[in-house]
Amino acid sequence: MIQVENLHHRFLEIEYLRIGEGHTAIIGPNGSGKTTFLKLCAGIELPERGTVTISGKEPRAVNTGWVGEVPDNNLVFRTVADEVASALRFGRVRADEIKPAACAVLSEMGISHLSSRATHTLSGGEKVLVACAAALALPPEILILDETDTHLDRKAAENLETMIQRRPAPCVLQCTQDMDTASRADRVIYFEHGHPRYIGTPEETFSHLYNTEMYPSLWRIAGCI
Ligand SMILES: Nc1ncnc2c1ncn2[C@@H]1O[C@H](COP(=O)(O)OP(=O)(O)OP(=O)(O)O)[C@@H](O)[C@H]1O
Repeated sequence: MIQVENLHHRFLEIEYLRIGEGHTAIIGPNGSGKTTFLKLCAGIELPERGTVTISGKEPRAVNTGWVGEVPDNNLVFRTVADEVASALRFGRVRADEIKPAACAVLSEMGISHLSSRATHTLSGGEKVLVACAAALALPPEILILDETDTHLDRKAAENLETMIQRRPAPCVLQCTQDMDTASRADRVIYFEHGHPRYIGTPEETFSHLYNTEMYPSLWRIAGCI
């Protein structure tokens, strides 16, 4: 469970916010504070005032899987196999268990064929999938995905969604500009001007956005049939 209290950071202001377990979609216009909020939950940035806790702990004390929105910034090692194996090594997994565990997570993400590739030769979407595999190598307490679906084709995006539905972490925060994806989350938080303006089930949150371009297109089509 994520709890935010009296938070101020740059232009983000959150008096109180509680996010339970499951899949939470974070939506909102450009510049509304979504990425800043995710970085505070990951401990990548620290609040100027107030607190963020995850299951009662500071974000930096939590095993977090982070996949940011710029594919090139997510990968640091030479090959795909190294990238995933390194995540396991940092987690102090036994040496003889690293290779099988890396193979298993690459297979689960449907990217075993990329294992020996140099990371700098991958496409943007492939980099995202490898970053997801590295983020999931050690089961995280919280998985944070910042507009990762932007770079994926439909099949890869579906693989990612299937992976999320398998509950890879107790808490998944996914910032997305795809409202149909958001409509399938357990809850949706709509950010506006640095505030979480609407929070609720997809039905609750999107009921406030019916007359906007944020309303899921599949729901609009279903409503016309
Ligand atoms: N390092 C920084 N220094 C100053 N302002 C920043 C910095 N990073 C972000 N901002 C500003 O903070 C605001 C929120 O940015 P943020 O990246 O959180 O928005 P966002 O909702 O994720 O936007 P987008 O959908 O465009 O990715 C924006 O106005 C942005 O310009």
